[in-house]
Amino acid sequence: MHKHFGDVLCEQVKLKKSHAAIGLDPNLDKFPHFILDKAVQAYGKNPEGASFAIETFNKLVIDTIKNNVAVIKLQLAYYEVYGSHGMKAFWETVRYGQEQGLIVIADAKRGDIDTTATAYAEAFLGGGMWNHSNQTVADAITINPYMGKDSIEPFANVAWKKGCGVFALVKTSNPSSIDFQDQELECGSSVSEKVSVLLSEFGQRYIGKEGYSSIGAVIGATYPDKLKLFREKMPHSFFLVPGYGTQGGTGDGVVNAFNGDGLGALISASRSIIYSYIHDAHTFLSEEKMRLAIEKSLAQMNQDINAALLRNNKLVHTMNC
Ligand SMILES: O=C(O)c1cc(=O)[nH]c(=O)n1[C@@H]1O[C@H](COP(=O)(O)O)[C@@H](O)[C@H]1O
Repeated sequence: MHKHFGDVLCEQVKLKKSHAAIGLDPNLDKFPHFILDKAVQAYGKNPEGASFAIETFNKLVIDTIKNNVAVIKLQLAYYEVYGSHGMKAFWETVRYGQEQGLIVIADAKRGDIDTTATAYAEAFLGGGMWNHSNQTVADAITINPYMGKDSIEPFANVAWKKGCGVFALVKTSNPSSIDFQDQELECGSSVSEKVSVLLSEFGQRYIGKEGYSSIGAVIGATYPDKLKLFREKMPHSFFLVPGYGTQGGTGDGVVNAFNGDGLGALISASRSIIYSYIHDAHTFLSEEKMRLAIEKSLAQMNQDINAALLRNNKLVHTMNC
């Protein structure tokens, strides 16, 4: 049977009792020395060494978090910076994450039109025409919809065919998102509201049995009032909510991103989880200490979000804090 991204997401979130999406944004400057030393010894200080270090780091993080989270998000820039070696680490991480039962979002923020958009969608979700059917592809992609409807449709089509998802930027977490996204149009609504209406209408075609569309929206955790506004405007859209932790987002602040059913939002954090060991002197950090720090910060994040949902009568009934 054709899998539906929104349904799979709901199922996995309930299973893992976690609304978190952990960002694997590998930055060698922050890696522990026990990983860097091994990489330099084996390959030298070059893109191949970087790729090895990233794969080793990511697999360790995945092994540490896999039982307590449903989703990981890989930001492409951190992999692309090491060229083909970086992309090897990217795809190896996607493969390993899925093998460990995780849903993988390729945070590519792609945006283009027509056949070019289709090619981008195929690159991350489809595998292209001449690829093997067992080629690794991501489960979802982030896109930039600000080129209009024809920049969304090709991604939606490929995603739908493959049972994958799309998260389109609506109101981003960064301070400068006010510059364009909050601008008021003549009709009285903001640019981002206009985008949300388009996405919402578009997403109607792809709603699953849990009531969520495979076309979701990115709304930053740093704007709790906007989360409330867009939740009302987009009841069937799953939100990807980045900006929790390092950027200032909190459990109480993201409650508005959820529907009354206690679902509908994935709260995303990268640095505050995967580099949570940095408070310790990480030069002498052991693998065990690294795992413990990551485990603890994820447990705190899950607890913070679930407790906030419970206070607001929005905790999915199958979940306990
Ligand atoms: O699409 C995203 O994931 C995204 C959208 C947005 O509005 N803000 C935002 O920070 N992100 C991404 O979310 C992650 C945030 O990382 P931390 O601030 O370390 O949790 C990075 O990968 C960003 O590229």
